[in-house]
Amino acid sequence: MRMQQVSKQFGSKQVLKSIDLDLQPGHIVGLVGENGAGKSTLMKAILGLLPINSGTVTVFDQQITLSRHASLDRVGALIEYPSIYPFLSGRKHLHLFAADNTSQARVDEVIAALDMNDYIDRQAKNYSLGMKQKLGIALAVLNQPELVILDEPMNGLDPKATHQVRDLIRNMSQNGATVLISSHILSELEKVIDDIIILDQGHIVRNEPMQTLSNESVDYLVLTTSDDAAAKKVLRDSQLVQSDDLANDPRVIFAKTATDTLAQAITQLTAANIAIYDVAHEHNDLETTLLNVLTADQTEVPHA
Ligand SMILES: Nc1ncnc2c1ncn2[C@@H]1O[C@H](COP(=O)(O)OP(=O)(O)OP(=O)(O)O)[C@@H](O)[C@H]1O
Repeated sequence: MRMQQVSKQFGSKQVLKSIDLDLQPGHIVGLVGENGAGKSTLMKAILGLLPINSGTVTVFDQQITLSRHASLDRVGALIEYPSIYPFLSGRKHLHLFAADNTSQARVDEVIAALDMNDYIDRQAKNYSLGMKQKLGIALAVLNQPELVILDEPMNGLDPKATHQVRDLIRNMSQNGATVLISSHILSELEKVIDDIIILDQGHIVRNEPMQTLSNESVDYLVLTTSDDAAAKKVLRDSQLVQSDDLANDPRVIFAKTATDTLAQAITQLTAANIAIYDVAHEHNDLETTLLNVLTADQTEVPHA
């Protein structure tokens, strides 16, 4: 999938601004950004579900327009809420959406993968939010698409279902599918994605391997001592640690800037007759790292 210089405006509001994007085949790519950043709009643009103002979207070497989208046969998607026929069972939905070459075994496999056997023959109008969501995901992956686009697939799912969806996504990717997935549940997203795209104010501000962003997270050491106030003073005076770290947290906490930071801190504290009862390692989660990226972007010179 390739987007070139894609812009989208709703009235006077510019939602996507000259977006260039290539998805690497077989990769699981996370799309994140604040509410209203344009994630759903970007996904809809890929699927030809809305007219774009300029630029091109190409899926499997075919340009997508509102009227020309044959290559979307190779794409599976769940955008916003799944469309459900209330009086049909989940199984009927799957049969209705199954492509000619999708076997009964594949239908059963998807039902089992998402643990839907208990209710798959009940009318969908009686499904809970999470059951409907799982049916929507099942429909998106049923025909083994080569590109899967999932907008907030973890919405309303319990931890077991979230785990099953993660496994399903990994499985699709291992079989060669490219997956684009948006989510606000960053702790879940980071467990499954290879690459991350951060959208802010209509621009892609990051598009990189997840590992690159993870490497930006800072490791912290948190000490429990016999006298935390005295420990803070010793560490501040030693200039071994940034005094900012110590000032901003009631605990004895500091960034691990070098492999021997901890050893030196222990030596200093021991020399000052302060006992160390515990050392804990903490690190910024994806949420904090993402907030830092967005804050940095929003305080820079405004984008054109
Ligand atoms: N059909 C529409 N008509 C007018 N404005 C729209 C339409 N669809 C989206 N927008 C606006 O475009 C912007 C981006 O919306 P979009 O749904 O793409 O954001 P999002 O990143 O998916 O947000 P969220 O995380 O809240 O789902 C918002 O300001 C929204 O109000």
